[in-house]
Amino acid sequence: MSAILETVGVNKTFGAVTAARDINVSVAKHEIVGIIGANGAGKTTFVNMVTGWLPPSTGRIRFDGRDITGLAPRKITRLGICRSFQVAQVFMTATVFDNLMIALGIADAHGLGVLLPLRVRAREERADAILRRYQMQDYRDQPASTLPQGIRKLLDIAMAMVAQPKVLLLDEPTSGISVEEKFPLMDIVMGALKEEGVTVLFVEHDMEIVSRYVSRVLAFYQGEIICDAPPAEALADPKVKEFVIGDDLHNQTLLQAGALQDGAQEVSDARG
Ligand SMILES: Nc1ncnc2c1ncn2[C@@H]1O[C@H](COP(=O)(O)OP(=O)(O)OP(=O)(O)O)[C@@H](O)[C@H]1O
Repeated sequence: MSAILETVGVNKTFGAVTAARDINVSVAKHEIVGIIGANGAGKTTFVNMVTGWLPPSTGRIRFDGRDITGLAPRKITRLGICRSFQVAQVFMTATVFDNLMIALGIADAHGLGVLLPLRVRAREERADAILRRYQMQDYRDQPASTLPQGIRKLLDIAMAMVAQPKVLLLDEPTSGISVEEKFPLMDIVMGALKEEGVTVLFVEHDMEIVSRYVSRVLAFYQGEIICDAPPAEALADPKVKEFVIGDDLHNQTLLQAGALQDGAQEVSDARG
């Protein structure tokens, strides 16, 4: 499979701090990649560099056959890399439907994807189709401020997808979501993203989510990638156990109970 996103020898320093050290990653189209690491490991720096929020100190970043190193975030978004943040970036007083209409209007104005020739009626139809794909029809006319946290996240991700990006970066899609909500939410998100055929990279601290939904794990520690492997392998890696999973008591308990290896093994088996 051809690479859609590639980083070559990427480094980032902030004064004496090295936040990214020799990052070499090649992501194929349609991969679902989990980015893990303890606090301060360099995950956000990596995401910021790929999305143009931070220029690398050295190294190159390529997207879809083009060098995007140092391009402005807006330019990178227009080329087809979108991102969604840990805290949902929605218009709180607007309804779910109107939030989508605003996002579609912005995408139209910027000439993103195939949306340019669409007029309002067509835009409304598209907004309703998005509501169905992300299973938010019941919330259509509700202001975003009144939504359950999980639905607000769904809306945020759906809005990021309006521009029909080729690559989507998500920052902890399940943070702030209850244990009961997290799997149903991720089933909807991942089902919809798979239908859209987008390549996904997401930062995640919850190893149950990682083991269930990703095809590949990038584990960061002190600015370096210490493991790049399928989830079953990555979550069993001694360095990952020591420097990533060992950092989180909840994950450690799951690991000891065998839940992570089992979950990761199931994912790995299912993917052959
Ligand atoms: N703008 C900045 N100025 C100075 N140091 C920074 C800056 N941004 C990040 N760092 C440092 O770079 C290192 C990596 O930080 P980064 O935010 O990428 O980690 P992270 O893995 O995303 O952590 P978290 O899970 O807490 O968000 C840390 O030591 C951090 O303090």
